[in-house]
Amino acid sequence: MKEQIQKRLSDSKAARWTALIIVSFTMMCGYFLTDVMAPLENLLTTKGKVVYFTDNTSMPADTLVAKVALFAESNALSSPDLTVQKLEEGARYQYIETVEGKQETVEKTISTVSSGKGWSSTEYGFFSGAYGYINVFLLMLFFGGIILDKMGVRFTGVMSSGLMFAGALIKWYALQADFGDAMLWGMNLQVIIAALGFSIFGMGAEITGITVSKVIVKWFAGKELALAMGLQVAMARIGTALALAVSLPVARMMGDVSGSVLVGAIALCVGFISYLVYCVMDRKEDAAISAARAEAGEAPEEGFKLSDLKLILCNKGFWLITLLCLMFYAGVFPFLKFATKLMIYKYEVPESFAGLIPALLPFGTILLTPVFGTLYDRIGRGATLMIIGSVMLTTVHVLFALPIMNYWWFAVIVMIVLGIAFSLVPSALWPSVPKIIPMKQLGSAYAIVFYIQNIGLAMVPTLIGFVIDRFSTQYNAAGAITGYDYTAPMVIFAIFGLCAIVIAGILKQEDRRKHYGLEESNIKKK
Ligand SMILES: NCCCC[C@H](NC(=O)[C@@H](N)CCCCN)C(=O)O
Repeated sequence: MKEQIQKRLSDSKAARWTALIIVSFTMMCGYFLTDVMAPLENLLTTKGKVVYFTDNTSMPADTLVAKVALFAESNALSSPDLTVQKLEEGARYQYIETVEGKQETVEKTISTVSSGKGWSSTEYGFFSGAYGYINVFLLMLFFGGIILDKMGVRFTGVMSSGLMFAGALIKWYALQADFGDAMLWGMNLQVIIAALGFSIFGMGAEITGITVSKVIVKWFAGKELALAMGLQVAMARIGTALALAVSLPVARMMGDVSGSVLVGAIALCVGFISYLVYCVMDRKEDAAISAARAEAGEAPEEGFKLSDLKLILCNKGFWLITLLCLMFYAGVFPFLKFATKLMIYKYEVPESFAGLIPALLPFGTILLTPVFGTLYDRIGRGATLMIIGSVMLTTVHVLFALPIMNYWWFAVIVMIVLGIAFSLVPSALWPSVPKIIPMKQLGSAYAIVFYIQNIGLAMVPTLIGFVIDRFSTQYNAAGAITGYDYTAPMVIFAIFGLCAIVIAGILKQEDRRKHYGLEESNIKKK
């Protein structure tokens, strides 16, 4: 009987993996909403309606109307079926297109029509960066870490997953409402309100992120820690991959970009409920821990003190991991926000398929992150894995920057390499933090890492959106946009990769001097 009381729930394999799946599901819903707008960049930055044809090409409705009118005029057409200006599913249109220097009459059938929002690239960049604004400028992520260490994973997780849901609803409201030409701070009011919702969501998502990390360490320390973290990240990537793959079809089906956000908000509601289920398990685990401690005559674990922050902040290894995280992630997540449009304009992929190529990145990591996590658990070499991943990231961005090999298959190969890098670094980086920082300071430590990382997640999309508007957008004589040259933004991403290589190298040296154990395996032999 005594033994039964002492047994922690986490000692049961089934219980700890169940806990992992539940909290990872909540996080996965958060990742879905985070990236749900990325494939919609082209739609968001087009004014008025956009028509999608059955051959998977698309065009702003105004352009189509003008082309069809010109065609009808020059051919004196009277067939109503081909000239009537009705933009709806099944309608057929004819117009003249120049193909390889020759003028050809094309006939197209509309499959769906969606509303563009007419945002500029700067507005889109501002909105995408909003994920990190409250975290960074109001220091909420920093306070979130302290709340986590003081109040525990149940209170913090319920609060943060509730915030994700609330933020998603605000974002959805902003996107489906019509604000006319109302402006605020030089930007469309819709952009500002959607960004506010995304900021509140981002605060919730990041605090949920550190909470889930602490939950995993609580249940898996000394066991399959890196594998568990890898699986959590893999499930999160399913959220990202789904967002990239289904967001545009959903927006097309529902006729507006807000449709995809609504789907994300519903998922988050389910994620919130699933975290409540985890809370029941967590309560039992805590009861078992307290009973075991009381029985062993141990005093309850000392709570987190503010002075503990000093210990974290004075640790050089901790800072190296944090800076590596900043640089590496600045080269990946913000890149994903612009990757779909890069595929359309640099690699000439039809818009309907363009989101699928960046979606390969998270899909690849779903399998690879747990594989590399297991590798780290068993053979170690964490710092080396981080160096290799950073080198791959840099190479990929250099290849995207160069004006060569503008073929879709090349983009696919490069994206797969990025997927490997994006599995290597996270599967080694996150399980390395508990090797440097003790458990009771872990919430705050993860919060600081996330905080610094969020500076990149907030500022880099804003910077890239500005750079695209300023240096990459190409116009014709009439001032209409004709294309984009992605060299400048991709060079910026490559610089982040270069910084990551240098920092990972220094971290490996520091590990050798301080014996953090980054190159050692995680599983303790009994
Ligand atoms: N145990 C920690 C896992 C962190 C996974 C990591 N997530 C983040 O870094 C988040 N702070 C940012 C997520 C941004 C958008 N989805 C990851 O690799 O996803």
